[in-house]
Amino acid sequence: MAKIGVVGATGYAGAELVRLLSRHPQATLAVLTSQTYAGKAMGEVFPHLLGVVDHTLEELNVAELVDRCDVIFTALPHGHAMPMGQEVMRQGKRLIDLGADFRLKDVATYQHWYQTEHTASALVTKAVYGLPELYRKDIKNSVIVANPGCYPTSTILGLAPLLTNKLINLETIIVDAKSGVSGSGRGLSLKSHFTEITNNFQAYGVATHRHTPEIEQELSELAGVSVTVNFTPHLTPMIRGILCTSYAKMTSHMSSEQLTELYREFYQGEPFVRVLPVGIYPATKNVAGSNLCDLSVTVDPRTGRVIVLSAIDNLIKGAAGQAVQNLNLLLDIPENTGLDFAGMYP
Ligand SMILES: NC(=O)C1=CN([C@@H]2O[C@H](COP(=O)(O)OP(=O)(O)OC[C@H]3O[C@@H](n4cnc5c(N)ncnc54)[C@H](OP(=O)(O)O)[C@@H]3O)[C@@H](O)[C@H]2O)C=CC1
Ligand SMILES: CC(=O)N[C@@H](CCC(=O)OP(=O)(O)O)C(=O)O
Repeated sequence: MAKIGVVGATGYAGAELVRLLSRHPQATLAVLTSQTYAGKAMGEVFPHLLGVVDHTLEELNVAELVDRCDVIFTALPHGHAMPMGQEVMRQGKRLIDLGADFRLKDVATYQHWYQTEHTASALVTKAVYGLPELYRKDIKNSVIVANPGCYPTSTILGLAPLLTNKLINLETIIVDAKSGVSGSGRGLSLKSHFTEITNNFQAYGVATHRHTPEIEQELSELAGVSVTVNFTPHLTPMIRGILCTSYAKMTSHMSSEQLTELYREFYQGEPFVRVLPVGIYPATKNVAGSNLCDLSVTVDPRTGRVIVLSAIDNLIKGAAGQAVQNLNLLLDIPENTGLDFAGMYP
C-alpha cells in the first residue's frame, strides 16, 4: 500500500482527490493537510465524506509531511508546490503537483505568465508533464509529475492526432473553451459569485489566460516546431465540466469519417478517451464524475476547417482523476485502478 499525502485537501481538487483515493485499493491516505481547518475532521469540513474519510486535517512542516508519505499530491495555488518538490527530491519520495509550478519547461515563460518567481527551477527539467496518453513511459519513471491544467487536458487530447499526423495549418488554431465554475476553486471571489455567474455566460482571460503557454508548449512538442494558438476561455453557469471547441485549417482533404477513424487508431486502447461516431458530439453531462475525455471530429468541406469537440470533468480528468491515473503509473499498476467507474447522469 502506498502511503499518500494530500496537501490542500480542503480545496475542490484536493477534496475530490481524497474522495477518489479513499476507495483506491493500493493507496492509503496517510496525511491530509490544511492551514485553515487544521484540527478539524475531514467529514466536518466536507459532510459528503462523513463516515467515508475519518482523518483529521493537519498542518505539518514540509519535511515531516514528506517523511510520513511515499507519494505526495499538492493541490495548492500556484507558487506553493516548489518547496515540496525540493523536499521530495531530498527524501527520495515522489510528487504529483496538481498546480502549474512544474508544467512549463521554460522558467522565464512561467515567471512571465504567472507573475511569480520560480524558486525551484532546477527541478523543472526533472518534472514530467502528466498527460498519460502522451507521456506514459516517462511518467512511470518520474519523481515529479506536473499534472496538466484542465483546459490544456481537453485541448491537447482534442488536437494531438492532428498535430502528430501533420494534418493542419499550424497558424490557424483557435480554441474556444467553456468551463464550469468549480474550475476557479472553492475560495470566494467576485468571478464565482452566485449573481455574477447565474443566467450569465462570459469570456475571461481573453488573449491573456495562463493556460495558453501550456497548450502551446505541448502542441509545439507534438508538431516539432513552435505553435501558437488563440485560446479563449468562458465561464458557464454550471458546476463541473469543460467543453472545448477547436478549429484549424486542414492541409489535406479528408472526410469526417476518415478523420474519426484516424482518431480511433491514435487512441486505441486508451482507457479514458472515447472517440464518438460522426454526428454525435461530446457533452459535459456525459463525462461528469468520470475520468473520461469524449472527443468528436468533424470536417467542414465548405471552409476546409476541422472542428474538434472535447469534453471532460474539470475536477476528474482535468485534475484529481488524472492525478490518480498518474499515481497508478508511478505504482506500476493498471491505469484504471480506483477510476473504473462511469459518470453520473443526468
Ligand atoms: N478546480 C479545478 O478544476 C482545477 C484546479 N487545478 C489546480 O489545482 C490547485 C488547487 O485548485 P482548487 O482545488 O480549485 O483550489 P481551491 O481554492 O479550491 O483550494 C486551494 C487549496 O489550497 C490551500 N491553500 C490556499 N492558500 C494556501 C497557501 N498560501 N499555502 C498553503 N495552502 C494554501 C487551501 O486550503 P487551506 O486554506 O485549508 O489550507 C485549499 O485547500 C490549483 O493549482 C489549481 O489551479 C487544476 C486543474 C483543475
Ligand atoms: C473556470 C476557471 O476559473 N478555471 C481556472 C482554471 C483551473 C486550472 O486548471 O488551473 P491551473 O492551471 O492553475 O491548475 C482558471 O481559468 O483559472
